[in-house]
Parts: sequence; C-alpha cells; structure tokens
Amino acid sequence: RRRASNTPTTGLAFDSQMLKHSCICGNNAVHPEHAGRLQSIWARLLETGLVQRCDRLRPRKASTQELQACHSEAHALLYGTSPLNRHKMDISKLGALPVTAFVRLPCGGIGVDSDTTWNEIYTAPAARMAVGCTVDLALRTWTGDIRNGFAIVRPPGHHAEPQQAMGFCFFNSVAIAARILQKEHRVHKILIFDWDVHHGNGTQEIFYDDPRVLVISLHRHDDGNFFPGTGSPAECGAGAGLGFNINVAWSGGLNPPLGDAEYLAAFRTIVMPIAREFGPDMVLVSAGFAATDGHAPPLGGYRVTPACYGYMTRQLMQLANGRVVLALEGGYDLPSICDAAEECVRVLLGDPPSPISPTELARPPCNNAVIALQKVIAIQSLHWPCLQEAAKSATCSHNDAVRNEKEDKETVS
Ligand SMILES: O=C(c1ccc(C(O)(O)C(F)(F)F)s1)N1CCn2c(-c3ccccc3)cnc2C1
Ligand SMILES: [Zn+2]
Repeated sequence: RRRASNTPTTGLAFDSQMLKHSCICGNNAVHPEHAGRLQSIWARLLETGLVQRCDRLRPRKASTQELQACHSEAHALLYGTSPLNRHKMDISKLGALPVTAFVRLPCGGIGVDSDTTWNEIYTAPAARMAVGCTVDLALRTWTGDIRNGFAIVRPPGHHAEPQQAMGFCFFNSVAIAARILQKEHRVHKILIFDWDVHHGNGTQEIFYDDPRVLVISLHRHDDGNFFPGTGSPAECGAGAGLGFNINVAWSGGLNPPLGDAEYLAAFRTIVMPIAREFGPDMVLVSAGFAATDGHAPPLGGYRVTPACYGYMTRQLMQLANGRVVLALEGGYDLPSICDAAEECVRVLLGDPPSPISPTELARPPCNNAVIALQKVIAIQSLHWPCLQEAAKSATCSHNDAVRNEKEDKETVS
C-alpha cells in the first residue's frame, strides 16, 4: 500500500557512494569501520520493508561551504577533495593544518592515523555524502517535510574536531547539521544526544561555549582509559556554554558490563529531566551502536539491547514535537547493529518499541553506574536543579522508579 504522499513520515538517507571509502589494503579484519556495516543495515531495512514505508531522501554531497560551518577551510579542502579535483583548490591554505601529510599504515594503507584510513579517490566524496545526507534530513525535519529521520551514513563524525580528523572521522556531520540549522533557520535550541559508546570529543569541542546547543553524551570512560579518553563529568562547558555540556561517563570497566538497566537509569535520572528543562526545538542523535552485545572490549564491551535503543528513541520523540534525526556513528557487530537500526526506524515510524526484558526492568543499576550517575548529578545540579529530584531514584530499578513515581503522584493528589 503506497503511503498517502501528503503525510510526513520518517526520512531515510543512504547512498552507495559511502560504501567506497575503504583502506587500500582491503583488509576488513584490521579496519572495523568498513562498508559492510552500512551495506548490512541497508539490506536489513530493505528486507524488512521499512525502506518502502519511509521517505527516501535524494542523497547529496555537502558543499565546502557547509563543511566550513564547523571545520576550517584547510581541513575542509584537505579531506573534502581528492587529487582528481584538487587542482581547483588553493594549496596555500593547507599550511595552516596540523596534519598535512598522511602516514603509511602497518597494513600497507595510507591514513591520518592507524584508525582513520584515507582512500585518495573515495574517502572525500563518501565523507561529503555523509554530511550532506545528515544535513538534508535535519533541514527537512525542521521544515516539516518529513516527520523525523535516520541517516545511514559512514564515515562517522563525532570524533572529528574543527581541524583534526581522528577515530575513523573526517567531518562532524551531526555538528555541521546543528550549525546549519542555527544559521539557515535560526533554530534557537538544539539538543545533540550522543549514545555511541565512545565519547564524541569533536561534538563537545565544537559546542563547548554555545548555550544554544545542549550536548549530552552517554559513554564508556573508565576515568579516561577508554577511547578517546575525553568526556569526564567535570567537562561542563565554558563561558556562556557552562552547564550545556553533560557527560555521563561510565567507569569501572566491565565489572559488570553495563546493560539496559544502567542506560534506563541514566535516561530517567539525567537525560530526560535535563532535556525537558532545556526544551529543545530540534533533537539530533549521534547514534552509534557499539554498546550492544557482540562488541569486543576495545570497541565496546557492554550489553545494551536493540530494544533499549528503541526505547531511548521513543523517549527523545517526546521532545521538540518529535523532530528527531538519528545519524549513524559507530557499531561494528553486524547482526546487532542491524537489529538496533531496525528497532530505531520502527520506533521513528510510530511502531510500538520492542519490550525491554523483564529482568532488566527489575534490575537496579550496578554500583559503578550509580556512582557515575551520582557524580554527574553532584556536578550538574548546580546548572540543572531538576536533577536534585531525580537523584533519589538513581539506585532504583526502572520498575521501582516508575512505581515510586506513581505513589508520589497519588499521595500528592
Ligand atoms: O575505539 C576506537 C574508535 C574509533 C572511532 C570509534 C567510534 O566512536 O565508534 C566511531 F567514531 F567510529 F563512531 S571507536 N579506536 C579506533 C579503533 N580501535 C581499535 C581497533 C580494534 C580493532 C581493529 C582496529 C582498531 C582498538 N581501539 C581502538 C581505538
Ligand atoms: Zn588498511
């Protein structure tokens, strides 16, 4: 059944151009951020019929101008052009970059660093495509042309800083989309929520002094011993942006590995109370899926379920009149990132989320997680008084917190 074309639905952005970014060594075992990640997610969305239910965006590459919403001109030119069209660019600008040379990698490939490989023909167009797709989904969600969106893109972006490519990232797609929403549509308040298991150092840096973009990140930190090492709860923003950068930094390694109970507790006690108080006009999500089961410790190690990503998506849809755009960041175990992406698209389309397991709903967050939550609450309640109320339930399971909330309401009434 074709959908009536006038009702806005979920927008999807994907293009095969982004599959071509790959190390010239061709060894996926050495490079976990490979095209198979995107191919598998797209195949899953096709075979489940979800693509047909969505509005497929005409993909496009971001312009150099758009890249410069967050990155320097030299950075935009160095990583945004391939030698085939580099003759058009002004080489003198490259001098300003900290990194102007690529390095030979142990695998035989070329890269910015051992993780961030560079294919001189295909990386620049793929990276531009990832930005263009994310920007267009954000703009069309803002104008109401689509209801919400999911950008199935690579290379990822949240580690990319204004003048530094790193961690598989070249351009910070989500950050560029936020800046363009501010510049072109004067969007007043934007929430960027990063649930990727790795801290989005680039996103934090770009908006560190901006009170109109609230950046909340939920990530494994282990006191700085987990990639990229930034993202401690003490990093709260600077100047006018003080209090508009929130890091829920998990610590304690994998004793035990964190799961849905901990992520539900973070959402209930910190993320949603602050997000509701902030009252964003638009929500952008750096949606990485490496916190799911199936990710070996260096790249993850937790056991968040796909249903939990659906739950978080659904919660975020209560904000900004449902104007939510997800953009893929990390996630490497193919079956689990396909399950998670499928779950998120279903929820964006308005389908009921899959149930969270009863054991996780009944399980209180582990001790390490409670300590991490209480650290954030202690630091951030200065800027967000609503956290005081939430603090009590940091030790409760989801079920207990919901039960206590209902009882409180009854006693008040
Ligand atoms: O953990 C990372 C990440 C870089 C970027 C990550 C991301 O946050 O998942 C993003 F950006 F891709 F979304 S995660 N790095 C780079 C790869 N890596 C590894 C590797 C693991 C297997 C093969 C190659 C590298 C171990 N530790 C690291 C540090
Ligand atoms: Zn390689």
